[in-house]
Amino acid sequence: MALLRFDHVSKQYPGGFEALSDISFDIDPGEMLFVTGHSGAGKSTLLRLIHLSERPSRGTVLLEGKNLAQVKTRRIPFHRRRVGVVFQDHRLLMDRSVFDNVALPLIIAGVPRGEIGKRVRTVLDKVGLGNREKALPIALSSGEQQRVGIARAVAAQPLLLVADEPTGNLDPNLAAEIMQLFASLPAQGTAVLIASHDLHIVRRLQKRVLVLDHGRLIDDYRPASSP
Ligand SMILES: Nc1ncnc2c1ncn2[C@@H]1O[C@H](COP(=O)(O)OP(=O)(O)OP(=O)(O)O)[C@@H](O)[C@H]1O
Repeated sequence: MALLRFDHVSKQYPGGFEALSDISFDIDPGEMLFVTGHSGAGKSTLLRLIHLSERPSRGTVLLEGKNLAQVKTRRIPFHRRRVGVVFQDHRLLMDRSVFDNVALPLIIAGVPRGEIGKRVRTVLDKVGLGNREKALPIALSSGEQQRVGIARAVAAQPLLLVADEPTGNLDPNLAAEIMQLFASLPAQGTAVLIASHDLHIVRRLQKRVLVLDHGRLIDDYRPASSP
């Protein structure tokens, strides 16, 4: 069964503008892929329908066969244990330590206290910040802050991680490093969908690419080496 399915999904924003038109595709468990397209093509909108910041106007989005329309607004924090989100601007709490930033969603999600410390330290080690858990985000570089954002999303052990332009503010070397971090997640069972308009990065990773153009899915490209 597909992990995620878009079935003839359209999204109109208030005012009537159609940001996505009749989109259908599947994502397999543990798959890594990109969604690309010009500014305004609908990339962020597509991700918002997955992490439930927006709802479709027509069609259905299914996670493990279950229609996301059935997820009530008050259950969205629980949905985000299964679907993690990484934003370009990190959205870290600047007055809380690195440890607290990663731990907070786990506390909200009701993960037992005893497990939280272990999980936070494991993911911070994974993103190379095991020695910075007491630091405030302000003391970290932009790339390090982005890694905290990724650690925070990964700590909940999501089935799917969606990332919106996660390397947009980073220099090319750091961007490549962050992409390698994403590329390591499928081996641990997390599928990854990254919105990016940076074709250089997208091509280099040789993964499946969904191409949006004015809200339409115009290509679903799979390189020969991609699973
Ligand atoms: N809340 C909103 N209300 C009305 N229109 C919106 C809203 N959010 C996005 N749009 C419009 O929907 C279209 C798609 O926007 P979206 O942010 O999904 O594109 P994008 O491909 O992510 O663009 P970018 O690369 O510039 O971030 C745009 O024309 C945008 O102006």
